[in-house]
Amino acid sequence: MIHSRSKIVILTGAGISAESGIETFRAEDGLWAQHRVEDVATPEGFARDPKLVVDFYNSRRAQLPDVEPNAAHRALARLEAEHDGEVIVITQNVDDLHERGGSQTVFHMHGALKTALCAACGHRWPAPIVMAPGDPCPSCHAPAARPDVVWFGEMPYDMDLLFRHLSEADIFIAIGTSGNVYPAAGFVAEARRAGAHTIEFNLERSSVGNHFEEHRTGPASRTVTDWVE
Ligand SMILES: CC(C)NC(=O)[C@H](Cc1c[nH]c2ccccc12)NC(=O)[C@H](CCCC/N=C(/NCCC(=O)O)S[C@H]1O[C@H](COP(=O)(O)OP(=O)(O)OC[C@H]2O[C@@H](n3cnc4c(N)ncnc43)[C@H](O)[C@@H]2O)[C@@H](O)[C@H]1O)NC(=O)OCc1ccccc1
Repeated sequence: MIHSRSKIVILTGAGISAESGIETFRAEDGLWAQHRVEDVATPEGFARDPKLVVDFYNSRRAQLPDVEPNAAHRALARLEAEHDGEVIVITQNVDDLHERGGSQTVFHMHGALKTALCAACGHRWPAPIVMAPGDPCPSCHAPAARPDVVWFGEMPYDMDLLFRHLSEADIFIAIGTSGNVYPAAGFVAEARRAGAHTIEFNLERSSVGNHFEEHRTGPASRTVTDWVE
């Protein structure tokens, strides 16, 4: 299936970071069990209570120094280093574990905790550990700092580029994602349309599991490492 110059496009979700100690969203004690999505991950929630939202992301950003990339992150970095063809990681995760695991080509389609975004001019800068609502933008000085994450109802980042990569994929794999959030959940169908071979890595079948030709069931740290070896 994998010939030396295959283009491999990889979509990851919260499940790839679970074994590093970062909660997933839909687990019993997951993030969405502790917080109402509407309150912390929508533009309306931010307008209603910016402090609640900024503190939600401050707490997740403060956790990053206490967690490490796991074997699945490192295996993807090895694949990118050793494979002759293109290896593209598209992540829904806002953590920095792919980069710390050694991956070079990573698209954060839902944003990143480590950067701040100016809602007025679009400027980005390294996020302070503790961001406060109304922090001034270092470029336009407007009091318009916000977390650099894509909230529900907002357009994910780099969509045109991502659809191009999907249309060129020879192999499409999804790791640790439940397939409930769009447009990411629709990527497997896009890749299949382009003729890619599709593999799902998860503890269980996702909501779009029937779109995948192959399933590798188990913890990503083992299944991804075995697949890359
Ligand atoms: C809930 C859902 C119904 N709603 C949506 O999808 C909405 C609306 C919508 C759009 N199109 C639709 C079509 C149909 C229905 C609804 C929609 N989508 C949007 O609003 C998106 C924006 C969505 C982004 C929201 N922001 C996030 N994150 C950033 C913030 C933050 O992080 O706080 S979403 C956030 O939740 C999602 C969580 O999902 P997962 O990562 O999969 O995590 P989950 O916990 O669910 O699952 C973990 C999985 O791992 C597995 N696992 C666990 N441990 C392991 C392990 N150890 N090993 C392996 N696997 C493991 C588990 O079994 C499980 O399967 C991720 O995307 C994550 O980024 N914007 C948009 O559509 O704009 C317009 C548009 C339209 C077309 C084209 C372009 C634009």
